Formats: sequence, C-alpha cells, structure tokens
Amino acid sequence: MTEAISTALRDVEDPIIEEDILSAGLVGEITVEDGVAEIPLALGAPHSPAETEIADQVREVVDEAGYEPSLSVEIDDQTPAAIVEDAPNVIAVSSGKGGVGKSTVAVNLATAMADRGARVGLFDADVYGPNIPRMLGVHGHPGMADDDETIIPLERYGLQLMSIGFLVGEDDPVIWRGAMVDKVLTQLYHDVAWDDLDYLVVDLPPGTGDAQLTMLQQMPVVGSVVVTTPQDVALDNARKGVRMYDQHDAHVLGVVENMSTFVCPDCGNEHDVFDTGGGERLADAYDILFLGRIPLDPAVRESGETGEPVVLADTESAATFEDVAGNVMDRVGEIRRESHRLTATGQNSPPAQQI
Ligand SMILES: Nc1ncnc2c1ncn2[C@@H]1O[C@H](COP(=O)(O)OP(=O)(O)OP(=O)(O)O)[C@@H](O)[C@H]1O
Repeated sequence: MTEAISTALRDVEDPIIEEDILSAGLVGEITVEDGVAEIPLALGAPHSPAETEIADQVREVVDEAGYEPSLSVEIDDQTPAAIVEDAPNVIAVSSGKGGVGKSTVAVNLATAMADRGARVGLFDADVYGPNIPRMLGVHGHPGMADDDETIIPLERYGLQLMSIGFLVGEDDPVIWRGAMVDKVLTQLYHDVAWDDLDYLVVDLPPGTGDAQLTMLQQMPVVGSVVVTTPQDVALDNARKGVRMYDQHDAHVLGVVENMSTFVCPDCGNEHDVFDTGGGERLADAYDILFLGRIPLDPAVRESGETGEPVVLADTESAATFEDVAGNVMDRVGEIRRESHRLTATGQNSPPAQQI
C-alpha cells in the first residue's frame, strides 16, 4: 500500500539538493490508516520557499495517488538546532566593518521571515550600537517571567525582541569590554524566555575579532549572513570575516551586498555610488552563496528612523529584502537537509559547532 505512495514521492524533487526526496533520504517511515497517509519529512527550515514547495508537492502527489496526506517533521541532523534542546535555527548577521547596514539587514530579514509565517526572534547583540529598538520603534522595558528568572521578550511585527538597549538605555555608553561583553550577551541569550522559535536572527557587533567568534561559538548558530557594501575597503573586511568562519567550521549562509545601485527618483538613472558587484565577486571567490543586492534607497534609511521595516512596504527595495530572506531560509534548509542526508546514509557529517 505504501509502495504507491513511495513511487509517487519519487516525482518530488528537492529544488536545492536537486535530487528526489526519497533518494535524498528525506522521507521517514510512511504509515497508512483509513486512507490517511502519515508522512514524516526531514525538513528543517519552516516556511522557507523550497520546503514549502516540497510539502505542497508531496500533498499533491499523495492526493493524486488516492490518499489523504498528513505531513509531519522528523529530522535527524547534526546542526545545533537539532542537537541543542529547544534551539531554533540561529542566524548570525555580521559585517567586517561598521555602518554597512548590518542592523538594517537583520531587522528586515527577521521581519520578512515572520511575514512568511515563521516564528522569529531578533536578538540585538550589537552592544556598541544597539539600533534595533529604534529601527522597530520599541522602547519599553521587558518584564520578568513568573519564575522570576527569565526575561520575557518584547514583541513587534510578530517578532520576539531582545536588545541590550532595552536594559541599559539606548544612549547610555556601554562600559564593559571584551570578554565581559561575550559573557553578558551569552547569558542574556540564555536568560530570555524565547517562545517556540523557528529562527533567531542575531545582530552581531561589527568586526570579525575574538568577540564575534566567541559569541558564535557559544550560541547554537546554524550559519552567518555576511553584509558588505560594494566598495573595496568594506569588501576587504568582509573577506576577513568569511575566512574566519571558514577556519572555524562555521557555515557562511551567504553574502548580502547593501547600498548597491542608487536609482535616482527624479531622473530614473542608476548610479553606483559605492560601486557594484563586489559582493557577488566575493561570493564567487569563496564559493559561497550570493544572497542578494539591496539598493541604496532613502526609504531604507527613513524606515530605520520611523520604526517600520521597509520590507513591509510595496517597493523594489522591499522585494529585494524578501528575496534575501527567502534565500537565507533556503540556505538554512539546505544545510539541515544535507546534514540529515549524511547522517541517514551513515556518512560523516561536518562537525557541529561547539556550544
Ligand atoms: N540600503 C540602504 N539605503 C539607504 N540607507 C541605508 C541602507 N542600508 C542602511 N542604511 C542606513 O545606513 C545607516 C547604517 O545602517 P545600519 O545601522 O543598519 O548599519 P550597521 O552596519 O548595523 O551599523 P553599526 O556598525 O553602527 O552597527 C543607517 O542610517 C541606515 O538607515
């Protein structure tokens, strides 16, 4: 009976791994009762475009085969999201230097993922410039949970939010340094009562030194998004970041090129104020994914001040952020499904990050 279903599932291809889901080891043990087919799928990136497509196709072919599909998720991979209890897919947003739009990308990435239906947290770990409260127009103080030990995150646009800015005041100078920062942030991450997250986007402090690396190693990070602007000095710094992740077996999810081409609202001409194409060249050189190019757009800056993420508007810049978010989620899914496939077939999985 399940043969017919298995045969039907051979027609469903994983659009990223480019193999049918049965051969890729993504289908668990199928059971059928009263015409309902229970199908466990090894999916790890909820609401990502590729996994949504896979699930839709599975429902379609199972329905065509004459059964009522009932899908569940069962993934056995070696990423921190699977091996650390209750860990979401933690995505670090980093940059080699300050001011390239790291926080802007983190806010719009998280908002776009929540807009797709995912449960998303945003953790502002940029102690030296906690911009997230302003960028989302949230200025309250978080409360304590009933256990008096955990902090309840604030909420906005469906996001669960935590920022050092909620605790110390945005304009207060941050007096701690180095190792103390790592400790405070790691502690804060663990002390928040995150509620059943699919993804947690972490806005790291700019730079690629020990502080960033320590934080990456102490949180269950699935991979990092590297943000750069197209000019050489920013790219040089971004390159250092990519190398650092490489050397420590941390996944780079890909590169975002921000403040790329400016389209003049008056004349419609395109201007490459900070040059263009550098992010793509960097991605090519290191064989990592190019996640997208965000234009230099006054509306992006304004949205950072009005507290409403630009990705929620109906503009070209919003569409580029939506695409970037889809690409990031797909990359997370690819890492998790690949890891599951290696585990399922008894091959060596890449080492999980130290937590
Ligand atoms: N694509 C863009 N178009 C126009 N302005 C932008 C764009 N991206 C970011 N900005 C603006 O550039 C400034 C710096 O952005 P942001 O704070 O996101 O950078 P950052 O890399 O997080 O900086 P920091 O190093 O201070 O943490 C902000 O005023 C932001 O609104």
